[in-house]
Amino acid sequence: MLKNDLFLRAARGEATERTPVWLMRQAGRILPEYRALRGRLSGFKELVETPALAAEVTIQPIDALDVDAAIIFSDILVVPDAMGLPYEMVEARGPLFPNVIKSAADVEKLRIPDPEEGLGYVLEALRITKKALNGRVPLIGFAGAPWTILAYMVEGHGSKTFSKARGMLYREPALAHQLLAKITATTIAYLKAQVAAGAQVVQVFDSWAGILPPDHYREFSTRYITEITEALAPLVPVTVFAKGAWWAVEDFAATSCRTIGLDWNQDPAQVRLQAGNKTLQGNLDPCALYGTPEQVKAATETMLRKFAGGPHIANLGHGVYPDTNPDNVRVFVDTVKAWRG
Ligand SMILES: Cc1c2[nH]c(c1CCC(=O)O)Cc1[nH]c(c(CCC(=O)O)c1C)Cc1[nH]c(c(CCC(=O)O)c1C)Cc1[nH]c(c(C)c1CCC(=O)O)C2
Repeated sequence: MLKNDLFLRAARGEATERTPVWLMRQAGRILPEYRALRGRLSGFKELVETPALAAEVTIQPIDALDVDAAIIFSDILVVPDAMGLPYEMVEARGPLFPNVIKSAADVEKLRIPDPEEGLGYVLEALRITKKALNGRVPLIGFAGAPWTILAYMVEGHGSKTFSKARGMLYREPALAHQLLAKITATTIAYLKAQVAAGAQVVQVFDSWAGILPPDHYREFSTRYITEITEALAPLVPVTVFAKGAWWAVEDFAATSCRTIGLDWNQDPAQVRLQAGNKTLQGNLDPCALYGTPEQVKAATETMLRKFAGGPHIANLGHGVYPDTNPDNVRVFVDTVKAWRG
């Protein structure tokens, strides 16, 4: 039994007494208790791959920020790792893949792992977290969208342009589809296993959606996200967050996803008109949290007003930036909680 099920009800499209609130990347470097724990370990991967520690870090923002949902502490890059393409997390630089996908033979070699074997550590972290939460708030599972995962597997690291990955879509579309199909199959099995392990909502992150032209996006991303939502929607509400893909809202509205995430470039009122009865999530600019507490409160209220007229889950328009003052995050959370729109 959940003591606070506001987020889950909003994610199902049901009416709630107030707007629920959580933040993408709430479990992480904004919290001193995260940095303290992280500092004692060999690296990011040790934290991700040690279920008891991942569970501890998942619960930190519930205690520190009093948000209405927990998101399991992990990374989208555990999926390529389990498929046979390991990543490293380089301090202050970000992810790096020592090997990348270049050819049909490389795609051929990738596994579609049994989630309990290849990703058992995430599932165990979910089970521990679920138990430790003891019904305080719902638990969110997640995965990257196949396009964003392909982008890292082909590029090998973060990039402004992801030109190798985007180049593949033009040069070798059939190979890209083979890779996307394998990632999709892995992701569906993985998300289903997350639900079996305790995830009550799942979110698909398409962080690099906005760098594709809309036609390519439909061909190489929406298609696979739709497969994932069709497979998961009978089990739990599904949220799709495709950063920068303002032109994809109507396509997502036609899928069985329940919630559409907005980045800060999108206009909630306009998305409301395009999104039918979907729940909307977002979309305060993460930089709004650099203001004074009064400015944070005003910006949050302005944002809340724009989402009037349908179910809303308050969040930022992308992950919280690591140098954000947690006190301002509290102002954001408390402002949402006090709001009666
Ligand atoms: C693109 C992407 C990644 N990972 C993720 C995405 C999609 C969301 C988005 O667009 O931000 C998803 C993610 N990564 C992490 C979470 C944890 C749960 C939460 O949201 O609180 C989630 C949901 C932890 C993390 N993932 C990472 C950290 C920081 C590393 C550290 O603590 O050492 C954390 C807390 C590392 C990471 N992981 C990734 C990058 C590019 C980086 C380096 C940049 C950075 O440092 O933020 C890949």
